[in-house]
Amino acid sequence: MSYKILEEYTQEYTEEIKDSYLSILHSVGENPERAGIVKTPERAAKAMQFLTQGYEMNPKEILLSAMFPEEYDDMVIVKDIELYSLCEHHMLPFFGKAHIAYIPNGHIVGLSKLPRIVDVFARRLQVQERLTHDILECINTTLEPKGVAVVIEAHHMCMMMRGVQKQNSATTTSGFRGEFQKSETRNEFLRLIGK
Ligand SMILES: Nc1nc2c(ncn2[C@@H]2O[C@H](COP(=O)(O)OP(=O)(O)OP(=O)(O)O)[C@@H](O)[C@H]2O)c(=O)[nH]1
Ligand SMILES: [Zn+2]
Repeated sequence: MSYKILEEYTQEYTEEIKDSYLSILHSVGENPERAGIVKTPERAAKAMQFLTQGYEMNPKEILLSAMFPEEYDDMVIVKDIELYSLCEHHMLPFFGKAHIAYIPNGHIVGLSKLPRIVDVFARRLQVQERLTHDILECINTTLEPKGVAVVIEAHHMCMMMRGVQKQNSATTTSGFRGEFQKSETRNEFLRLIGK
């Protein structure tokens, strides 16, 4: 299946990324021949392929693979979906939770597919704002629900480990389409996710 978690790595990419990490090890003053890190360029190359596997995946296909006709037309919420992504500015992690809601319009979607598409978009170089809209638009244009809402709360390592070095700040982004543009519906969603 196109959305299977990456278990096999492309030899060509592994070799290419490995060479780049070898060069980074040299540049930071490490000895790449040292026993402890002799395999590090290869490990890091595989880790980087894992963390960016979203480029190879088709999120619309994932949703389309499990859409079922159903008359339920109240709110469906999947909250507290953990996510790990890489900021496109520093290639350092940002991590947190996504909360997704939609109001079906003749079709429901397999619940697991929502966290799956979060992972597809998170496993690319991202900014939190675009990640939020990517998820929102994917659901809106594929499922064509009566409404969709996405809230992401995240911590950015580039603001913690370096730069401004703030340990307790969190960033919240949100997007609302359709029925969620009405304050009553939006407030019900925010109340149900505990905001
Ligand atoms: N809007 C947005 N900004 C982000 C995100 N992730 C990281 N950034 C910011 O991207 C900005 C890049 O700013 P620059 O001034 O070019 O980079 P920098 O000199 O490393 O900035 P500092 O982090 O302030 O040291 C920083 O302000 C980061 O905090 C994100 O998801 N969304
Ligand atoms: Zn950053």
